[in-house]
Amino acid sequence: MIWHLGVIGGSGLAEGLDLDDAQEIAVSSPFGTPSGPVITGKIAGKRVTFIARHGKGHRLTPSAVDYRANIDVLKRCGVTDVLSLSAIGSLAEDMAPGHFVAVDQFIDRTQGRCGSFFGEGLVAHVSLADPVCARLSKLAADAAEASGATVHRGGCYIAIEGPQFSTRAESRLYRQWGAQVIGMTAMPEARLGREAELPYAVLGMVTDYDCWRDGEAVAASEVFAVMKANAALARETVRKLVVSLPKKRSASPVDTALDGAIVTAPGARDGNLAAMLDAVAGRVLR
Ligand SMILES: CSC[C@H]1O[C@H](OP(=O)(O)O)[C@H](O)[C@@H]1O
Ligand SMILES: Nc1ncnc2[nH]cnc12
Repeated sequence: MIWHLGVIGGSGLAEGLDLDDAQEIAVSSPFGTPSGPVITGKIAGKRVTFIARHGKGHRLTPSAVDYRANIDVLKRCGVTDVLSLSAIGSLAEDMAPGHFVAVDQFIDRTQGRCGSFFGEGLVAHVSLADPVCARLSKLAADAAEASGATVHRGGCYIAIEGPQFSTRAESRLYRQWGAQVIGMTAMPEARLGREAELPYAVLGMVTDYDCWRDGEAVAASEVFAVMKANAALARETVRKLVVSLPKKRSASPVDTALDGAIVTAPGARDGNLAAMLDAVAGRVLR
């Protein structure tokens, strides 16, 4: 198998990546409408496909993003791995604004989002014990470092529903829970990536200290200002990451995440849902 990196660009990264032969492609999903145009192109001859998470001009709130449609269209495009670039708040003194964090764990406090491709008539339970692909995360961290970023390897990300930022009491509680960074989007994206058998990693860019420090409070304008200052570094990181990929992609354990995960007996399966899952779960449903 060869590498085909999917990149989901978050706040401040809606403009996309520097791709050779970039073109917009029409891909639709039975799960809904992706956030915006799907742009595919190449870096150093290797295919990369990009979606802006909040759409062109940042139209979508974190709650309104159709995470299933985004992951499903990336899968349909033949993406093999997904890197999320996200703005994050820091809940840890040493993770300062401007730093990058290669996230490795999540606490999910989102509410009411569609967190699974599966459902009534086709039930699946995948493992999320290690929700991030260690290989992709390391490659991304190495590339960020090589681009000049200060990188923290590992960090627990708490996903909140938003769109409001947290209260001070919440921010302090999340620190007690062991969360080190905070955002509004990596869940259910990470869950869905796993169900779609796509190794997933989050490279978070710290934009603020949230509001746990005395007297400080985050503002959206601050997040965008830091992201604007870091956008070139993020693009260079993706370029270096893709350049560093070996020609051939060896197997990842996530490639077979659905093995043994579907528990609904063949005779009890919902045919319509099975048809919608042709890209996500076709490997095991065919
Ligand atoms: C614009 S401030 C809050 C916003 O920024 C982050 O977005 P993303 O993860 O897509 O970079 C955060 O999760 C919120 O959605
Ligand atoms: N403090 C914060 N809380 C939630 N999402 C964020 N994205 C960037 N900073 C954030």
